[in-house]
Amino acid sequence: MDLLTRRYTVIFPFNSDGTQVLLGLKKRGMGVGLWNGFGGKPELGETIDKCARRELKEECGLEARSMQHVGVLLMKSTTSGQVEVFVYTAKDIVGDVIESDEMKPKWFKVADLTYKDTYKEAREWWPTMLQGNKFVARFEFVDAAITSKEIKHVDAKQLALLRSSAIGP
Ligand SMILES: CNc1ncnc2c1ncn2[C@@H]1O[C@H](COP(=O)(O)OP(=O)(O)OP(=O)(O)O)[C@@H](O)[C@H]1O
Repeated sequence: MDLLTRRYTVIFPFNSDGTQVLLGLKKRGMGVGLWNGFGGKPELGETIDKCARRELKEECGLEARSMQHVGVLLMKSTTSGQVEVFVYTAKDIVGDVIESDEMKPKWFKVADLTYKDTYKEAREWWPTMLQGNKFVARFEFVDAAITSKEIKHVDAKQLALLRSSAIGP
């Protein structure tokens, strides 16, 4: 990662039997009008794990009793530069779902996801995540078009290495 890479987290909560995923409709800023997991930028000195937990609570009211780091997205775009997104899932959650200033949450059946009104690349990597695989995905964009993509399955150790390089102070 260089200084110009922007780092984000995104976390996807699931119901207890894993058949439904909670998505949020972004109400403002980046990705407005699109369904996505919950997340955002780490605060100064915050680990990405803590960021993922905090954003989940702030944006939809849920707390993750446990969560799994399942992937990393590496995006390069002619319009918005480089982005690195750490992807988490949470299958053991507590609390009541609430709407926040940023997100309008809604449960979706995993089997019925249409990818309508999601980020363009979501349909490329969400299936890998939804099948329970760990991955690193790279996308390149020229303007809004995907010009290159690669999705690699990785193991927990490889992800831990990527995560440890992003932990910061
Ligand atoms: C490019 N491909 C991507 N695919 C999937 N998710 C992506 C993403 N890039 C960023 N993310 C997510 O996008 C939101 C931006 O966060 P954003 O609202 O800017 O950050 P944060 O919540 O810190 O904002 P405030 O500064 O508090 O408004 C946040 O949901 C984060 O999870």
